[in-house]
Amino acid sequence: MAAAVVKVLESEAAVAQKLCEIVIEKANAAINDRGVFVVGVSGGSAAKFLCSGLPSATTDWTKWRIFFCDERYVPYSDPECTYTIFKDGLVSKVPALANLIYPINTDITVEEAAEDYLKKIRSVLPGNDIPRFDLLVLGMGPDGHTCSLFPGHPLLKETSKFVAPIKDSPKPPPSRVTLTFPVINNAACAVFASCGAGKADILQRVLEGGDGDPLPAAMVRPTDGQVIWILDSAAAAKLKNVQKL
Ligand SMILES: O=C1O[C@H](COP(=O)(O)O)[C@@H](O)[C@H](O)[C@H]1O
Repeated sequence: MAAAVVKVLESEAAVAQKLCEIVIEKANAAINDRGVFVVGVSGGSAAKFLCSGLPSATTDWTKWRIFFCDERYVPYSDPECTYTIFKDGLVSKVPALANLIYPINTDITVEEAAEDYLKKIRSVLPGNDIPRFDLLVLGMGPDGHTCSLFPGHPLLKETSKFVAPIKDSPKPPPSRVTLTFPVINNAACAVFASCGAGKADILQRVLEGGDGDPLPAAMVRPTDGQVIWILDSAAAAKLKNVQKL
């Protein structure tokens, strides 16, 4: 397991640009190697960063397969729906992606939606093994959560479900669908983008440790892959020991 790579940049705009550069680099490498790029994307600031830079990128979009690392179980018309954020911010500008982005089904129960989502992932990554994404683009909340995996929640220990429902998310909306750690830690690469002074304390705990159980974002440690953190200087302000590139 490789140590996390931490990149610190001056501004949020620079973080967004670097994130998009890394995603395109990984995409084009995967397409060259295997003819397909399977990526998981997140909501919140990660969605904003990706939609700001990806539409103008040079890549073979027909080879992309886009899933959600987590999704809020809300109608597509709800502004909290991450799928709709990507539909408006990316797919509307890159029509080739229209059928290559995989939303959760909100016409069924959240439990059924999680099972159905694994089937969608299996349609692209077949077999019975743990699905291996080329890249997961992750965010971290100010409590240290990532995907819809929250501190102290039993889902942190989930090993049998690769995609799980959650109905008691401490951050609204309460019902969501999320990848679990077996899948997250089987990815070839996980990249976080975090900005702002509001994340500085929790980043220090995630990246430099502390007392108690590890926070969810600190549990992202792919067994055969890498973790990259892209931070702005405000978010990185309290890091003392981490080597910053
Ligand atoms: O609720 C969520 O929050 C996290 C973190 O969002 P951020 O805006 O603080 O970066 C996000 O990664 C996740 O996808 C989302 O459902």
